Amino acid sequence: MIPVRATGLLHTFAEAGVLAAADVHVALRLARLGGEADETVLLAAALAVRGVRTGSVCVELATVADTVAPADDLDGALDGDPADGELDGVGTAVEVTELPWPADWSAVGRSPVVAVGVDAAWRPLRWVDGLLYLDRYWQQEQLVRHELDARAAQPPPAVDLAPLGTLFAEPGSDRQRLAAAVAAGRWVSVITGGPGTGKTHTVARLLKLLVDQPGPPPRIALAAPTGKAAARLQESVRAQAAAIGLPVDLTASTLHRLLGWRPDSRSRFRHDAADRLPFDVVVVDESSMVPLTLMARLLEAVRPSARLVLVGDPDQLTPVEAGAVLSDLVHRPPAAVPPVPGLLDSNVDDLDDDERRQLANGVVRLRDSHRFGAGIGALAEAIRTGDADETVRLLAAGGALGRGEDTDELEAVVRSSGAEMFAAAADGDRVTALGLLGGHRLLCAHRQGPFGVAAWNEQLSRWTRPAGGPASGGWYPGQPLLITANDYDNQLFNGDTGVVVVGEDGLAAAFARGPSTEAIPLSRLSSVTTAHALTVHRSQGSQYEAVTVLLPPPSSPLLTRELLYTAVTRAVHRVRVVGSEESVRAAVGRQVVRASGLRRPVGAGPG
Ligand SMILES: Nc1ncnc2c1ncn2[C@@H]1O[C@H](COP(=O)(O)OP(=O)(O)OP(=O)(O)O)[C@@H](O)[C@H]1O
Repeated sequence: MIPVRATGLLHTFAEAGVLAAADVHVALRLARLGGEADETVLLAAALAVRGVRTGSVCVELATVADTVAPADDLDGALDGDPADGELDGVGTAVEVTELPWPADWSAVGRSPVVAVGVDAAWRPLRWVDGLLYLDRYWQQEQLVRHELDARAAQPPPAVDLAPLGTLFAEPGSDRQRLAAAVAAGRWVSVITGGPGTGKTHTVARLLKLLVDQPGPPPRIALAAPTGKAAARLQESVRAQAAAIGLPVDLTASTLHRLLGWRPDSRSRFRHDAADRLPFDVVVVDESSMVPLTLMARLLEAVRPSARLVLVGDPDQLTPVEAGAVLSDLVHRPPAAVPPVPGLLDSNVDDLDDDERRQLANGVVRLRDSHRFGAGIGALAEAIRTGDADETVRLLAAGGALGRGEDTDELEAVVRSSGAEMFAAAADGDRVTALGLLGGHRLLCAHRQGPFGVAAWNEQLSRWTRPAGGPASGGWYPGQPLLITANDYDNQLFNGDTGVVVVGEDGLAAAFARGPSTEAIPLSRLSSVTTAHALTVHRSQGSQYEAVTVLLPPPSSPLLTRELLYTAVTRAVHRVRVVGSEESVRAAVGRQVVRASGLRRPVGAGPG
């Protein structure tokens, strides 16, 4: 849909599918309010709006022509309103590089709607070092930068690291020990690593170290961006607690709940710079899912004298909202502040140059997976490092990995796990049925279309639905469920999964509640869908025994390295890719590009 009032460059770029209606509307409104009519400036403004819509906090005007792809729009739409047809508004007739891109953007620097450089007074847009921001995102990025730099400049917290030797005594724990030492010895630290590399193991021992220091025990907050991830963090920390003598009553909450969700605002919270969080240690898991706005709110709410430990895997898919802060923090230029003295003596001699630089910013990457087999670990590493040949070779080698273009194996797996699930659900055995949810999952890049979740959920339902059709209202025993919006009445959260079971009064939805289960009448659920298949975005933070990844054709812009990495690392024992070798190569070769100023030295000059 091309906005009616768009003319000139805006019209051309909207027609080509680069700009959506919303981008054009915001640019036109800014221009009207600021008295701007220059077409180049209008296009730049619309591209900045587009940037935010597709996950970037800013747009680099000099390179935008090479990095923009019309169908990028699909990415932002992944888990949005299902009414967003995936190809809505996307024209493909015109090659993006053939569009009339301005060769000279200097009009932007003279515009009354653009503040140029770091110190210029407020205007709706800001141009710094060639990056054009909507001012709100510039302010948030500056806040994150200032909060991080101010904390790095404070004298480090005093801590006795000696107990780390006992806490990390197992051979091969050197990096974990280093990560705990860095997190204990700095106000802000980042512990990264793929699934099963011991991030939670390290956090639990870090907490034990801090709890045992002289003085009153620290007040600890554990949080994650989603309810599901918070529940998993709490479960894993508690599972470790008894063995190392940590208090077993530690609870984890969502970041929104930690910060104090306010019904009157989506982006403001009860706790902020004026009313900081009352904690001495704040651990945030699955930080790769935290967008810039939420990270800014978190940093201003955490007391400067509290340790903030960000935990996550920066190689996973970036948040749907703007800003991939975890990945930016890992790639930030090293701080002038040296790492805490003595930390490098801890026998970690295999850090490469990049890792040593990152250490100066409090970043430690854990490498060895303690969870899944060597096959999946090697595959994840090949994808992460962009080695397409090795990825293809590993997928062809058999064993725990496989690739093919037919869906015969998928059908066999789904039919047999569906039968097991049906038997448990028909028996009203909630525990077994919920346990089986962790068995096999189909993961798709798209929501709609022939490679999308919607169509494949239908197909998998046909394979698993008991003969004779659905028992009642479309529901059937063993049907896996996904909650798609927070439901405070039922204490269910976006992303929670459950299963339809036979209950005392007919069919009900069973959900895990910590170690126990609860059955909720299906009529009480409003935002719920079938979950045989999930988008890879949705699967973040979950693990399954076996995963089938359905890849779209190589031309799909959703096919990225981050997508494939996230998908295969959801599996513990077995990964099967359904798709062509070309699709695998296209995915490994294409990285998500998210523009951000956090990866550069602080804005020194104007556009
Ligand atoms: N040094 C170690 N020695 C022995 N077992 C370990 C070690 N580190 C981790 N583990 C075990 O490996 C498993 C995975 O660890 P953990 O859950 O901490 O990983 P993670 O990185 O937090 O995973 P995820 O990203 O999936 O949350 C756990 O069972 C943990 O007890």
